[in-house]
Amino acid sequence: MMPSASVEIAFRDVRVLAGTRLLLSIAQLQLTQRRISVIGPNGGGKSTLLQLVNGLVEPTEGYVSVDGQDTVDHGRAVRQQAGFVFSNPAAQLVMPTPLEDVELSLRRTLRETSQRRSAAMRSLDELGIAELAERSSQELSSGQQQLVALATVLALKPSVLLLDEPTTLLDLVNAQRFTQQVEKLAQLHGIMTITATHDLDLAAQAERTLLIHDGEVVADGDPEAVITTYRRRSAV
Ligand SMILES: Nc1ncnc2c1ncn2[C@@H]1O[C@H](COP(=O)(O)OP(=O)(O)OP(=O)(O)O)[C@@H](O)[C@H]1O
Repeated sequence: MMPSASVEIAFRDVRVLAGTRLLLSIAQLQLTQRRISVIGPNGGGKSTLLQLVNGLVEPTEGYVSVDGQDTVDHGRAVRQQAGFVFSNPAAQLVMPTPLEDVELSLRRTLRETSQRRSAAMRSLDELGIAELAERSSQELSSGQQQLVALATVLALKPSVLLLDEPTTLLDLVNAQRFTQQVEKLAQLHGIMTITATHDLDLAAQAERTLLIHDGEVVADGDPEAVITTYRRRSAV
């Protein structure tokens, strides 16, 4: 049986402003489905929504919580629970080798060097990239780098994975490989995934899809219906 995510993400009376400009407004939203996708035009607010969930962006007004923990008051705990993967893996990898990057991500949770090393190796191994552990990160392909970025996040055993256009820079084969790995491990460990994407085939695989336009959720529900709405609205 497929484990369901046991996390609840809640938005209440949320507004995000940059100066006087309203970037996102969500009065009420509860997310509990294991696999959620977020679609919509450029600049609509998808990244802002994802970043609110782990406190990378703080609401100007209102509250966002992960399992009842406010993302501002409990930022560190929330970030440990909700891991973030960006489009550009190079931005997420700062150490010379994959192994060191995963160890770095574990520095707060595992104090002992040997424990950190074996946990980091397990994480790389789970993604099928153990042989890359001591290679130069700079010399890896984008597809390999994105798997390493994923390993740094999964090593912390998150209950939520926020994926912000994670396959945009990858070719078809690497994009599929990445998506399959995410799905396999998310299912295995019961991790909720929230994926912002322009890839509507990928978005369609979710259980629930949100369409964000001009800072508002304009459609929410069954992926097929929401994608149809998006296509209609975007028709030129
Ligand atoms: N720190 C910031 N200060 C000011 N404006 C910002 C900031 N961050 C984002 N924005 C603006 O907020 C709006 C929403 O941006 P966001 O990146 O969330 O959209 P998006 O739907 O993810 O877009 P894309 O599909 O292009 O990635 C955009 O108009 C963007 O220019």
